[in-house]
Amino acid sequence: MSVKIAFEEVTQVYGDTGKGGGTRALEHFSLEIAERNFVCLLGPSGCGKSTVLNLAAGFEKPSGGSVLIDGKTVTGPGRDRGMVFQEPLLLPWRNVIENVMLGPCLAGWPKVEALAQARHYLRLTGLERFERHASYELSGGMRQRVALARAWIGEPPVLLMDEPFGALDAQTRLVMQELLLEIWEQTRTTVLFVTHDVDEALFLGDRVVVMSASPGRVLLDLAVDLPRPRTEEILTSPRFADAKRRCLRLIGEESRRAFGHLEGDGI
Ligand SMILES: Nc1ncnc2c1ncn2[C@@H]1O[C@H](COP(=O)(O)OP(=O)(O)OP(=O)(O)O)[C@@H](O)[C@H]1O
Repeated sequence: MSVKIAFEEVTQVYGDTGKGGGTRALEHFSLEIAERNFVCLLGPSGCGKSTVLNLAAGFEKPSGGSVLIDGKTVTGPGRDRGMVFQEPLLLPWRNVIENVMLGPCLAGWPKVEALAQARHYLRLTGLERFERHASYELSGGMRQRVALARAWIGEPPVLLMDEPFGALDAQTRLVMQELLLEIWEQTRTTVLFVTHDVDEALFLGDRVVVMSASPGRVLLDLAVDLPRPRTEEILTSPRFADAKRRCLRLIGEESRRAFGHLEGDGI
């Protein structure tokens, strides 16, 4: 399978870089993601997970190294990459279907086509009965389902997800994970998914990549050897427990290292 997203020796430094200053968010960060793969990114807080996504989205340019999509350097945002954030960021003055149709309408799609495609994704996300509802009439999980439909409507070959279920309660979260996998099985979009939650990463991913404490680089790249379609029972399987233990141990060590580093700095 061809490489869809590649990070080659990426360094990202924020702030005043003179005299070695600034914040080194990423250093020697290298990662290749094959087309149609679902890769989850885990790591201690502040290790640079969102920075990785922002670079792939083209919101930022790397200080060093390269970020490539289909072998071409990313120079800015593009319709080939959809993004889902922790907050659904819906426009409150537009109803559900108008929010989902926003991208296609801005891109000049014929209205009938945009409407048909929006209805298709509202059906897949179980929101067909709510298309005329205002966003304040929806629960957090429903709002995030609208955000998923909005990201998917243009059928971008790459989906970048930054803790999209982080604000949801555990039960809603599991339902959303199952829904995401169900749609992904049909679309086979290449997904890069950031999360703090090891269970979530292992439940969703073909691979789980664990990052080091800041400056972030790849510490572990684990192929998730669990059958698909994934069901709730997988969460209690011995293979799942083994992989979870490995990831947790590494993240724990890195988090303690990051904390020790801060203490050393007198913080
Ligand atoms: N625009 C920015 N300007 C300055 N510093 C930044 C900027 N964006 C990120 N950083 C810094 O870069 C480092 C990595 O941040 P990033 O948000 O990518 O980490 P993260 O792993 O996503 O964090 P968390 O898990 O807590 O959301 C942090 O030290 C952060 O303060």
